[in-house]
Amino acid sequence: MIEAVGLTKRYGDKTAVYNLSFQVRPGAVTGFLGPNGSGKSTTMRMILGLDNPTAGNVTIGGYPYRKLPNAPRQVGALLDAKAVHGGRAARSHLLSLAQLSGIPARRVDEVLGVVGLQDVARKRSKGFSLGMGQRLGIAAALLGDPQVLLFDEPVNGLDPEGILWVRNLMKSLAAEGRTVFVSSHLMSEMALTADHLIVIGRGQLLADMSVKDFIAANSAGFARVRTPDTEPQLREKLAGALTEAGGHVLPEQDGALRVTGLPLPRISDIAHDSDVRLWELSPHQASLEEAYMRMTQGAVDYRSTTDQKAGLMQQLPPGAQPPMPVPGQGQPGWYAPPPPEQGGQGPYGAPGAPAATPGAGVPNPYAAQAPQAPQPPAQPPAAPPQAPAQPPAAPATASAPAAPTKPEDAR
Ligand SMILES: Nc1ncnc2c1ncn2[C@@H]1O[C@H](COP(=O)(O)OP(=O)(O)OP(=O)(O)O)[C@@H](O)[C@H]1O
Repeated sequence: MIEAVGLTKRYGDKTAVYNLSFQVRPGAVTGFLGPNGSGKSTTMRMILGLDNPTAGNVTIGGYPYRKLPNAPRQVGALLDAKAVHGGRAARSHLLSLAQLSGIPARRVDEVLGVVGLQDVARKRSKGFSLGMGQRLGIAAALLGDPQVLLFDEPVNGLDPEGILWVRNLMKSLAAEGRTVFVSSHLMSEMALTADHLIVIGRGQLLADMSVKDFIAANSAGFARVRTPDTEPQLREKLAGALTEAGGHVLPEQDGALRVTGLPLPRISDIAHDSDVRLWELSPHQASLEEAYMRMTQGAVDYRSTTDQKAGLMQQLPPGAQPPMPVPGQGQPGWYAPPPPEQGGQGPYGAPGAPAATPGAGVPNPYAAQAPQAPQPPAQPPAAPPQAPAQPPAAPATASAPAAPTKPEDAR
């Protein structure tokens, strides 16, 4: 088991990780999610003893990594697949790691087979594709047949077949009773791979719960309502009536309305009473990806501006409605459920408060810096404003770590 208690890391005046406490248990894949720069890699480096916490501590099986007896046999890690001597053949690279840790040479051939690199084992890794490099990094992590495995973005650069392979590998390692901790930006992939989730934003815990509970707590149902395209005034009339009845109404990009807080029969009755014909009234479930986006939107460090494509905009056909900016995001086409205080609790209502987490009570030192989405104007602007949260020049990738991050260095 991995256990972090009050883990904090500061680089100068930059707080990368703040007061993070969680446990990663054996027998399950635990997904470690967060936007770019949220502190995932920093946390993994502290788990592996490659960075010292400013405060708090983290242990594996009760020991800090550096005090772990025979660490390379107990913990395997993929942190940076590119951190390999490119002039060395894949097999030589693994052999040198094996020799350093007293692992027999036959294990090298075993792991080359597991990751599917046996045919290129004698080729230099500098000729490897991104996906092959990831496989080599995963082979290095598996070398000591460890009980605890950490993977930082293992599907990076993999094709769909490779992604499926990693997914199945993680699951089978967990099914063997191992502790598997996998970081990713991709909620959709984690929803398929992980049993449990730890979600961080700006270095702090946002959620620590099973994927099932995360879905139940954060994935809201909603109704899609569509009025005749030919009569745009009916859409506005219905939106007003639904809002008056306590519903929360958001525009969909195709001109439909997304309604939360009112059950379908009630929406139908309100439309009937308002003398508005409907072309569509259907139940929907917001995706987990949307729920994750909503949960982390205040904790995103790097946000792109909307590409206005001003010269490329086509004229709307007569009668068609332009997409309206969505409250809370200011960008058309973004469909996260509304914030809890705005949504209702009915069958199509938004969920309650974001699920309670062990770190939920900790004040967010970054809260004041979180970007505030612009409120939509009464009339939709031709090009909704979207201020960047950070200067666009800011890199989306982590700074080079002070400590080595090669898989072999983790051992
Ligand atoms: N050695 C360092 N010196 C200074 N700042 C650092 C260092 N390492 C990380 N940081 C900063 O700490 C924050 C967290 O970075 P980290 O790489 O842990 O995030 P991440 O969640 O892994 O991001 P990504 O998903 O983009 O890899 C970032 O703002 C990053 O710039």
